[in-house]
Order: sequence, then structure tokens, then C-alpha cells
Amino acid sequence: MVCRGVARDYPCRRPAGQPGLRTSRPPLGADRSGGAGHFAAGHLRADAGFRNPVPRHHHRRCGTGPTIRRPGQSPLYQWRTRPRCASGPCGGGQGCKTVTGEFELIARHFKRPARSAEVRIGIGDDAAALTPAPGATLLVTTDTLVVGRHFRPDVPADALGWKAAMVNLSDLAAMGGTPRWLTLALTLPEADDAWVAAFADGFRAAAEQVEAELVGGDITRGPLTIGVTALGETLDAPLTRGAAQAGDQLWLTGTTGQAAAAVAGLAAGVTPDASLLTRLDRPQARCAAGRAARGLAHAAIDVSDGVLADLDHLLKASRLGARLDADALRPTAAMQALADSLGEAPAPWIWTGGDDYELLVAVPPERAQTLASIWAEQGLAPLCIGELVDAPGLQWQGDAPTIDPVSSGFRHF
Ligand SMILES: Nc1ncnc2c1ncn2[C@@H]1O[C@H](COP(=O)(O)OP(=O)(O)O)[C@@H](O)[C@H]1O
Ligand SMILES: Cc1ncc(C[n+]2csc(CCOP(=O)(O)OP(=O)(O)O)c2C)c(N)n1
Ligand SMILES: [Mg+2]
Repeated sequence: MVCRGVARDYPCRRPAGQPGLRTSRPPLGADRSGGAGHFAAGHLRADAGFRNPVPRHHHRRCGTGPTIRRPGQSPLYQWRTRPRCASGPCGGGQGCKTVTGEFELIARHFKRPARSAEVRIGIGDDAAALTPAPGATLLVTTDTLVVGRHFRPDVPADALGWKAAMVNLSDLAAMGGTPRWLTLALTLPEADDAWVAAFADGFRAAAEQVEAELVGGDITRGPLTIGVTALGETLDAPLTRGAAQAGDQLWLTGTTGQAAAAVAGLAAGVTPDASLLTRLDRPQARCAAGRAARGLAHAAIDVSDGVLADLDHLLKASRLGARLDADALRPTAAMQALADSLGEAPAPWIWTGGDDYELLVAVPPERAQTLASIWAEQGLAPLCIGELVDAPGLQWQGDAPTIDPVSSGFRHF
């Protein structure tokens, strides 16, 4: 039996029709652009920003329930169901959802029945036990998001959950892999139940979009930090950064710079257009595009640090240079309007801003149109930005964008 759709190339080892287990994975089809529609459709809570970490009234301790105090820590309050606390701040009308410990948070927001037989042991034991497809190569990647560094403190919790999953899935996409499993290491300044609920909703929505499953993690106290590990599979050779060839064309799955524009707008106190903010807060991993590129493209990388910075990784790994078309990447109308209002040029956002999560691939010219039409069928707007050459370094066709070389690309140190 062969599972159709997403994992077209995977033999299906699940017993047919076994109740409660997924017996096939529906086709991913087109990458759904931005994920915005999903959120706009109200599946996720948008009101659980982390702006005010002080517990809202129904999170405060009320009534006479037991208080647990651990050495050196503030009291932890037990979950109670209604009717609770007529005398408390919520007046008994809302039940008393009080702050809880990490085990309650895990049980309530993260632990779910396993979706597939390949998860032999999921959340709840010392480690997850997973069964990769026979003959599959396992892909493993980790990325961390730190408050103030990767995201603003008041970003809505559901968007943050979505993004934490998607930026990791993007690395699997760049390798041409099929996403399967995720683990989540969550460091929280406090156990805000409503915030964690919204975060978990966003994370789960992203995972479900690509048929991946949360199988484990960790919760600790500290400055808000989210570490995710994503595991995927491929039966064929994975796409890498290092197998590009001179003469290959460089193609992007879509335009870049919107997220960086949104960051610049927010830093200047301007509310960015929704088209920019959506790209920043609800990125879309190009998983289907990456799978399509496997077998057609020679090399790929996802654009997290900026087009030029990530192109540089690909060039170094493949020992090549590139000739870029300076006019290939244009600002969208919203980017240009924001740039004008800030008195800035949009080119640095486009070429070095980062946080884009488009794929950049090197594909031989004779296969480029095939790949571009598959991507277009997936709802993407692919762009050719140049070609690879033997001579190391960058050459520009047209006027090279004015970019400060010191700040070209997102770097931590
Ligand atoms: N602390 C670490 N220990 C081991 N490997 C690491 C560490 N940090 C990064 N790497 C590896 O270095 C490579 C580049 O990492 P990074 O620049 O973060 O890639 P990406 O932009 O795809 O997330 C990856 O293969 C990653 O697994
Ligand atoms: C508050 C804030 N500052 C900066 C950014 C921009 N930004 C955040 S993450 C990122 C790039 C990716 O981060 P990194 O940790 O380098 O991920 P990796 O390349 O390892 O995937 C960028 C450009 C942002 N989105 N929000
Ligand atoms: Mg990384």
C-alpha cells in the first residue's frame, strides 16, 4: 500500500482503516500563502499578546482553594472548575482559571492523542519513540526564537506559536523533506494559562497545515524563549546548499523584504500594512515547493537571514559566485509606501532584511520553467534573480542596490 498525497513516495505501514489513526496524509497541494486566511477565519485566538504579563483578573488567585508553594518560587495556583469563587475578582461568573504548573500546562495544551501509528510514544514519557518510514533519510533541524531578538514582546501568542513551528518547518522545506514531527522547548517567565493556550493553538495550526505532529518538549521558567526541533523524512537524496553548478539559475519562491519592512515600521512607531505584518508574524514554510524542487534543482536554502546572506551560504558551500539581476526584486506597493513615509530605501529590506522564509534554489536552465510552473500551480509567484558563475563573489546586472556591507544579513554576533 502506498500513501497518496504529501508523502507520495512513502510506503504506508499503518494497518488500513485502523480506528483513530491517520491512514493517509492528504495532499498538501499549494502552499497556502501566508497562512493569513487561516487566522483571519478565526481558528486561532488573536487576543493573547504578551504585552501585559500581569495575570488578568481571572488568573489571579481567588476563593479559598489550596495554594502550593515551592521553595524559592511564588505560589502556584491550582486549576479549578466552576463554580468557584463568588467572592473572588471574577465574581464566580467566569469560573476561576487560575495559574497552574507545567504539568497541567502540558496536559491541557500540548498533550493530544497520537495522530499516526509512527508515533509509538508521544508526549508523556522520557522520550518520544518514532518510527521513520523504511529506507527514509531522517532530517533534523533546530531553531530558537528569543524575545526582543527574534520577536517583539507584545506579539500575539498564537502568531508566535505559528511562527516558531513555521521557521523550523522552513528548514525542512529547504532540504526537500516531508515534515513529520516537532518538539518544543518553551521557556516562560510565568505560567499564563491563556497565553499558553493561544500559543499552543498557533503552534498546532502550523503543524497541522503540513501534517506534522508535536511529540515532545520541555517547559522551564526564564526569559521568553522558544526552541523547536523539526524532524522530517525523504526517500530521495535531500536538497543541500552545496551541490549547485555554474550555469544554474537562481530562483526564489516569492518576493522578499516584507517582514523586514514590518520590523522597520514597528521600530519607528508606524503600524505596517497588513500585507507586511502578516509576512512577519505568520510566515509560511514552502514545504510543497521544496519537495517539488527535489529532483529538479541542484541546491536550495531557505531565506531566513536575508537573500544575500543566505545566497552567500549557498555560494560558499558550492564554491561558486553569482551574477544577480538588480531589478529582479522590486518592492511591493506597501513596502514602497512605508519606505517613503520613513524616508528609507526598500532595497536593504529586500536583499538583506531576512525573516522571509522563501526558498532560494539553484536549478539548471533546462529545468527552470518546469519548476517555476509547478510553483505557480502551488499558488506561488516565483522569481528568477540571476545565475551562478565559476568566479567567486557577486556581479550585478543593472545598478547594484546600495547596501551597507557591515549590516548585510541578520547575524547574532
Ligand atoms: N550549537 C550548535 N551545535 C551544533 N550545530 C549547530 C549549532 N548551531 C548551529 N548549528 C548548525 O550549523 C548550521 C548552520 O546553522 P544556522 O545558520 O542556524 O542555519 P539555519 O539558518 O538553516 O537555521 C546548521 O547545520 C546547524 O545545525
Ligand atoms: C524584534 C525583532 N527583531 C528582529 C527581527 C528580524 N529577524 C528575526 S529572526 C531573523 C532571521 C532569522 O533568525 P536566526 O536566528 O538567524 O535564524 P536561522 O537563520 O538560524 O534560521 C530576522 C531577520 C524580528 N522579526 N523581530
Ligand atoms: Mg538556525
